Amino acid sequence: MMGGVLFTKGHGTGNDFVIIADPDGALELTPSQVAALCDRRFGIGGDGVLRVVRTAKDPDGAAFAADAEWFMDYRNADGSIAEMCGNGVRVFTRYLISSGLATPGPAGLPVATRAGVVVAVIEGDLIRVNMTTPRVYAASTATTGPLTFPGMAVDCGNPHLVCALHDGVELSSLDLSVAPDFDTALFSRGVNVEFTVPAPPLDGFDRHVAMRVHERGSGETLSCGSGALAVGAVALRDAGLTTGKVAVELPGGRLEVTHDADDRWWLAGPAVLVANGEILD
Ligand SMILES: N[C@@H](CCC[C@H](N)C(=O)O)C(=O)O
Repeated sequence: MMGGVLFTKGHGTGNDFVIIADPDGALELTPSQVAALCDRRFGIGGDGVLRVVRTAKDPDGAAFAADAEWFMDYRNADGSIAEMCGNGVRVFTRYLISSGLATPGPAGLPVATRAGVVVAVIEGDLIRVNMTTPRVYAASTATTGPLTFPGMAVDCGNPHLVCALHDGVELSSLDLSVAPDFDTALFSRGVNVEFTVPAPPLDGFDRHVAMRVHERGSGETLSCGSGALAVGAVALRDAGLTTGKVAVELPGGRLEVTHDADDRWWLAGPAVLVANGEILD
């Protein structure tokens, strides 16, 4: 089926991906192939697949060909397509550079996604990405088990619902093995749901927040970059800050969200490649 195809495994704060280079867009990657690759017992295992394809060689990437050479074709673990993956962009960038497919320019490396072109800047172990602007646009709720939490809908290119826990409910007490219920009229394409609690003040940051996430198409993951961006946007908005820096603690590590004076939104965190291999069948 995919025998002979080479892959790389990588992660960003524990949000892990199977990376497949398909520079000329020759692979027909079906949802069931993606689900098989991401299966943690019968496959390689991952929260998603990053297909590395030239913008000009992919129907969804072609519109961005003038601004970026490479298109991140991101798929969730269940085979569904998503518009954006913040951790994925960093891992994708790390892969492009380490495989010699791209070299960042002085302003960074542009990467096309279904949500638009973002620019990644390499800073040693960290990669900082100038993301598309998050839009906080509606109040809603999420229900997990017996508990319902109010939240804010945030569009980061992909859909998010950021819910603050209340009444002393602890993050660790949530059962996110089951997808939270949400307003399917508001989120007709599904939603990634972030649950947050404040964390102790941290030097160098305007806000410090801990979160867990249930991702559309992948279930609970150790980290979600676009989710952290959504959480950062809500934290700054709730604090009445038009610029600022938010540290977001996730089960897989820390991500940093910055809204700068030039109205750019940055997501920064590690991106690690862990293995190369070959698919056998
Ligand atoms: N983990 C990602 C988000 C991946 C896509 C998401 N599950 C969706 O369907 O929108 C991230 O780091 O942003």
